[in-house]
Amino acid sequence: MTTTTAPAVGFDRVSKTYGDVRAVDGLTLALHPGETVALLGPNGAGKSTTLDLLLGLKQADSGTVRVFGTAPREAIVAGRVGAMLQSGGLMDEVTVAELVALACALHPKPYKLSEVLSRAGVSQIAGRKVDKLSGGQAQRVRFALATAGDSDLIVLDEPTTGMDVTTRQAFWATMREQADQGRTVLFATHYLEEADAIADRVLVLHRGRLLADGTAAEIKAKAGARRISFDLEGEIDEPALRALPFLTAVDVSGHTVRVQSADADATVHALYGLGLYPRNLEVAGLGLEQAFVALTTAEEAKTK
Ligand SMILES: Nc1ncnc2c1ncn2[C@@H]1O[C@H](COP(=O)(O)OP(=O)(O)OP(=O)(O)O)[C@@H](O)[C@H]1O
Repeated sequence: MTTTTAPAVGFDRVSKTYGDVRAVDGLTLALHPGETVALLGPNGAGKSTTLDLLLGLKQADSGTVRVFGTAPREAIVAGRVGAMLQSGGLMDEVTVAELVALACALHPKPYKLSEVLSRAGVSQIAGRKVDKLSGGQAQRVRFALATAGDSDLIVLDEPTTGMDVTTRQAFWATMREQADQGRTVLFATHYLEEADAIADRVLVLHRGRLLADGTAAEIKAKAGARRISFDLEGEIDEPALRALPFLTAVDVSGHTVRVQSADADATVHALYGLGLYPRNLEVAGLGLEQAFVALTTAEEAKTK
C-alpha cells in the first residue's frame, strides 16, 4: 500500500448542478487514511453525486476534487481506489469468476482471484452466469469487484442493500479489516444503525451541503433532544401531555408514554407539575436515526 501525506479525499468548494437542481453545493471536506466514513442524507441529498465526483464519473461545475492529491482519474488509473456503486450493471453472459478475473487483471495491484472470490463469499457461485444471480449475490459480486486489488480508498454506495444479515455482518467485518490496515472506507447508506456501528466519522448531507460532520456520538449530541419514556396509571390525559414544554414528538401506547424533548429537565419538571406520578421514568439520548431525522427536519423547516 502506498503512503502519502495528502488526504485520501479532498473536496474544496465543490458544486454540481443538473439544470436547476443544485445536487452538490459548495462542499468542502477532507478524509484521512484509515478513516471509516459514513455518508448519510435523505433521498436526493447528493450522496451519489458526491461519490460520482470523487470517482471522476462526473465533473464538478466549480471547485476541486482531489484523491490522494491528484485528479480522481489519476488515482483510479494508479489502482488506489476500489468502488462499489449502487446498481452498476454487471456484464451479462459471463460467469462470476470471469468477471472478477477481469477486474483483477485490470488492477495494477491485484489480489489472487481465489482470495477475492472467497473474501466476498462468492466462491460457491463462481461458475454461475452473472445475469442469473439474486440481488444479494449480485451485491457480493460488486463487493468482489471493489476489492479485486490492493486499493487505498474503498468507496461504497449503499453496499449492503439486498444483503441478508449474515452476509452483511461478514461484509462489514471485511471492511473493518481493510480500514484497520490503513485504508480509507467511505460508504453512503440509508441504514443508520450500520453507520452508528461501523463508521468512526459520519457526514450528514442535506441538499448538497454538509449539515453535520463528526462521530456518531457527536451527531447525536448535536441534535440536542432527549427521549423520555414513562408509565402512567389510570386514564391518560393526552392533551395535557402534548402541552408539556419542549416536546418535539409524543407517542402514547397503552399506559406507556414516549416523548422527545429539546429540554428534558424542563419537560420532566412540568410533568411532575401536572401532579402525575410517572413510573419507570427513563431519559436517554437520541439514537443516530432519531438524531438524523431531527437534524434534517429542522433544516427542512429553515429552508422552507
Ligand atoms: N443525471 C441527473 N440529471 C438530473 N438530476 C439529477 C441527476 N442525478 C441526480 N440528480 C438530482 O440531483 C439531486 C441529488 O441526487 P443524488 O442521486 O446525488 O442524491 P442521493 O443523496 O444519492 O439520493 P438517494 O438517497 O435517493 O440515492 C437529486 O435532486 C436528483 O434528482
